Amino acid sequence: MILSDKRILEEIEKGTIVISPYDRKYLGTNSYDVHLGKYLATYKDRILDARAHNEIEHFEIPEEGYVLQPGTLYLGVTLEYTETHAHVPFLEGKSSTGRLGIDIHATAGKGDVGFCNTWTLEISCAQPVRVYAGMPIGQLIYFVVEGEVETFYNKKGNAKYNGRTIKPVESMMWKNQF
Ligand SMILES: Nc1ccn([C@H]2C[C@H](O)[C@@H](COP(=O)(O)OP(=O)(O)OP(=O)(O)O)O2)c(=O)n1
Repeated sequence: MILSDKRILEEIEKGTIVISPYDRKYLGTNSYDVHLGKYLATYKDRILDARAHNEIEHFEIPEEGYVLQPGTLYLGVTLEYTETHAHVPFLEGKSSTGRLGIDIHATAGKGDVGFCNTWTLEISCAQPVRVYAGMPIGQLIYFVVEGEVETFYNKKGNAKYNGRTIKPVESMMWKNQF
């Protein structure tokens, strides 16, 4: 089950869903629109190593926008800091971003109950496209979770992406030690 606009509002009032900054006008029928934060990042090395800590370089999107190029993975970040304490949040693209050939996540759209942070976006594009800080980039939808949660993401000792970051965060796969 996906939360409706009214249920999302109730959860916001209860504090079980936090979206900051929040504006009522971005609440859709059953989703909330999130926006592109001003920082992007790319990996320093062209060849990534799934066992290594691959470092990234951050840069700011200038006022006139930034042209994304196909063949490069960009890490972006939502402007919105979110907390979801009782539901499973999912990050989805928007039809309008999809129609520009922009993907905002590479395979990972699901969040965890207890996730408290901005969302890192794994951005790629089909053809060169200029993007702007603050543009609508995706939407959050909220699923009801069945059963009790034993370990909330923000209480998990080894959660990799919890915290409060205003810049995109690189892959922490290296912490899996496989
Ligand atoms: N595009 C995405 C998808 C998810 N997340 C956040 C919300 C999730 O609650 C958190 C962890 O996502 P996963 O469980 O998919 O990631 P891992 O399994 O790699 O990390 P962990 O071991 O910390 O669970 O990252 C994000 O910022 N950007």
